[in-house]
Amino acid sequence: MEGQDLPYVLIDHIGGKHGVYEDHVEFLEKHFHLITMTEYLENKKFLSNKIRAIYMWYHRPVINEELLQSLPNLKIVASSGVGIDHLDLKLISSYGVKVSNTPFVVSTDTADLGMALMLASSRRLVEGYQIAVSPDTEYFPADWLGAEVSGATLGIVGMGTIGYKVAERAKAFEMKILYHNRNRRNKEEESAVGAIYCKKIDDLLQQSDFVLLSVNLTPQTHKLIGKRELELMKPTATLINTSRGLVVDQDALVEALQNKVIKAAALDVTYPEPLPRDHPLLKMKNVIITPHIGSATKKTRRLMMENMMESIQAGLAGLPIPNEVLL
Ligand SMILES: O=CC(=O)O
Repeated sequence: MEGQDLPYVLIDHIGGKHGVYEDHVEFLEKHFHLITMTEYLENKKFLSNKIRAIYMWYHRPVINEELLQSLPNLKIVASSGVGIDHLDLKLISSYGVKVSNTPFVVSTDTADLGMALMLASSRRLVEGYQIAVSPDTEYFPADWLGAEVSGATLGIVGMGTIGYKVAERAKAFEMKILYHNRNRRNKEEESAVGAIYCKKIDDLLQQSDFVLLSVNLTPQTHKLIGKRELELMKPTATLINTSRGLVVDQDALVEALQNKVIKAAALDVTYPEPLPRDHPLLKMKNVIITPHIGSATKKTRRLMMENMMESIQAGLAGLPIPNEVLL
């Protein structure tokens, strides 16, 4: 396709904190005429009829009614990652616009991170590192005993693609695996990883040494883990969250950690992100926090970009859209 015939695709911006990665731009520009939000706003009259797709990299640009109204030829919003809680699907589809995400390419890395958080928390890696690099060269290993992962019971809340990959990894650690999900997995899938279904989340919470959250954020999962659920957990248990901060009632979590209702937490997600610097979770030795890095590897981010490109191309050609998000 000639440069001027390439479809116009709106992005937020390139580079910096939340922009489209600079090293993805060359590839994208082979297929699309990229228009940044600033360019769009400066030349709205000319561009609004031309833009046919939005490439939404990590929730940007924000899509609201005003933007949708101003883009009469918009056909598709390709959103990066798996979560879609930042999108008003009803609103977007009321404009006849389709939506896609990239669920399958992020699952391996996110499952790996879940395991990393579980191991780091149980074996106190962050505290251990701080001791190892501190000026005090006297180690007292008896003060740094952790809890074993191998052989422990892992409760996975949300057995989608990510949850299942966590189970595959946990099987190699000889863990007992419980799971809770809206729909039960079939017998073959359960026995391949040795996972036991808990119809009631309470059963899983009561029995698990590690509870790992891998659910989408929806009205049903909003603050799914609150005071009551934390109180059901063992006092020796650890909560791991790789989904969305709002799946947990964070104030209740702080209280539970302070009062030793549960032992520890390992969180890749919080609300807000990042937390204010004086937030109590940042001061607790039994809490590990990472900056929402579930899918943050070079390869996966590249695959996400390629997925998004393919979805836009399919959407504009009127073909079935890979990873279309249906209402
Ligand atoms: O948070 C990351 C994702 O939704 O993939």
